[in-house]
Amino acid sequence: RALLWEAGGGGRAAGGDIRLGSAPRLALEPLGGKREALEALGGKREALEALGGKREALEALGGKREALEALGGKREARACARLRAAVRVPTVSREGPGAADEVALLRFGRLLREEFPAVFESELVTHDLVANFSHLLTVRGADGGRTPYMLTAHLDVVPAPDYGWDVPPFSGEIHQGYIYGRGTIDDKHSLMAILEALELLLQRGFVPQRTFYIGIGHDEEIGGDKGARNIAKVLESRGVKLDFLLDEGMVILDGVVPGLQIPVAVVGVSEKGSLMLRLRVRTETGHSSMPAKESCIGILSAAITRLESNPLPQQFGSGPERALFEYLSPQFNFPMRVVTSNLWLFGPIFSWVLGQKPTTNALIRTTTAVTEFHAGVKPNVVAPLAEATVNYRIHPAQSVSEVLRLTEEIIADDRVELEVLSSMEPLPISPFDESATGYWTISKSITDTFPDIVSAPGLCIANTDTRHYQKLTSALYRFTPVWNKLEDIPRYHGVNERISLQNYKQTIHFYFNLMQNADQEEPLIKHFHTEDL
Ligand SMILES: CCCCCCCC/C=C\CCCCCCCC(=O)NCC(=O)O
Ligand SMILES: [Zn+2]
Ligand SMILES: [Zn+2]
Repeated sequence: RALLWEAGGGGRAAGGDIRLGSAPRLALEPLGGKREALEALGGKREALEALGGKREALEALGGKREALEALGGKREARACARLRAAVRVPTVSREGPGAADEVALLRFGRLLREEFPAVFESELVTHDLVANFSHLLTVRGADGGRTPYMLTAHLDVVPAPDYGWDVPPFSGEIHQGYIYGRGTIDDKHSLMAILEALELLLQRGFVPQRTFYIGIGHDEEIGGDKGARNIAKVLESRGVKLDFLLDEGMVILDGVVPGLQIPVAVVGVSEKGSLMLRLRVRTETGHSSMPAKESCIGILSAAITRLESNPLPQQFGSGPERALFEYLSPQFNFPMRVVTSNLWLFGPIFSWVLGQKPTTNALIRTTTAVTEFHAGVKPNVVAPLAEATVNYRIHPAQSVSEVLRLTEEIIADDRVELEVLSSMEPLPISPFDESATGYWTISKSITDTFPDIVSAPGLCIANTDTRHYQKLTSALYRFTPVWNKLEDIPRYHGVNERISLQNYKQTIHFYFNLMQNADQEEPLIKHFHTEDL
């Protein structure tokens, strides 16, 4: 597996035969082009010209391992440099009209075209610019009779104030083996890794059997209404149906699930709904020397306190979280194994345990997050208006209308106006049974990349662009192979977002494996492993 990265590889044709070139040109191609090969060889043009093929070249370099390491280091460095360059373009999405940084979005599009020439110049690939800043790539497969699949990612990021970061958030600096910066785990890592994998495969002469699409949205962090929604419309207008779609979402969890002894890759087979609610209280304004008994600030604060101290009821067992724990049951330590294999009995106590930590609590109930509060105009003026935003993430067992009703009941104060800013029902559960080819293709690609972990279907607790693609397929999955320990979870939308160099390599390997596994008629058949290269 590591040799994929380190070797630069031998060419591999679609049929799977390894072609180690016997002519200088063929030796250069697997190394990613003449310039790269010459650089890696230390500029020894004559030496290279004198060599008749890869084997001789490697021998001349003093042994296979050293040669491979030298060449691999180069490729690795370039991929990391490309991710760092992507981070340095501040493609920040902000709420409100005209809030997109169009210069950054255009710059990012140029960066993609420059950094992935094999992708953008390939005869197999068609590039559509959608809604000015989003991208749809169609990679034409040799077998037009097979149902295509799709990989999606987004190029925008949430804002990142400098405060609290160890390095500036848009610097892409490497620090202690990690690339730091906004987007390194949400979601430029997956976008860039998908293109790295495709670039590598195309350089090796790979021709996919089935067509696949790569959709890159530019406004996922504010709902995807321009990017993903229009990418989906383009595909719908072309009559496309997908076998499955894979987007960002859940991740690898290491030490996050209490009692689970090995890391688990959770593939989101459903996604929570969302409700953004504006709470508003208006009161009479005036001189602060003669205040009324209650202020709009006090009234709204009391309402918020009631919401926070009355979490919505737990729903453990009525969503896909139950399947997750049943799948994982054999991997739990002794007491937890008994608990998770007898959820009919221990369900209530287990759900209480899950409810104690924010990460696991998010699995079992509709969560309530008060994210914004604005009030007041001047220290000596009674505030006329107080406003807050509450963001609910809705468990699949509940609906938007039920959450609204419960909110009104909990607040129980007519002076607090409620305005729905946006809402989305929870998404249906995608198939993960034995015949779910998409799910098993993803699962196999996880195992191929990470042999020592388990994968399991679960609930995606955040939202993704997948909602826009529902007309194209009912097999929507949410996963990127970011390795998270408990202390890493706050990095999402938080400070010091980062990915290790090793984990970024693995992310590329994952998509490299996936693009090949997706071609297998029977996804459980072993494909060409990267260590064979
Ligand atoms: C047994 C399983 C325990 C589950 C613990 C959940 C831990 C979740 C860890 C990471 C979640 C990462 C989410 C990344 C996707 C982010 C997508 C996003 O930001 N979308 C926008 C939005 O939701 O607002
Ligand atoms: Zn994201
Ligand atoms: Zn995000």
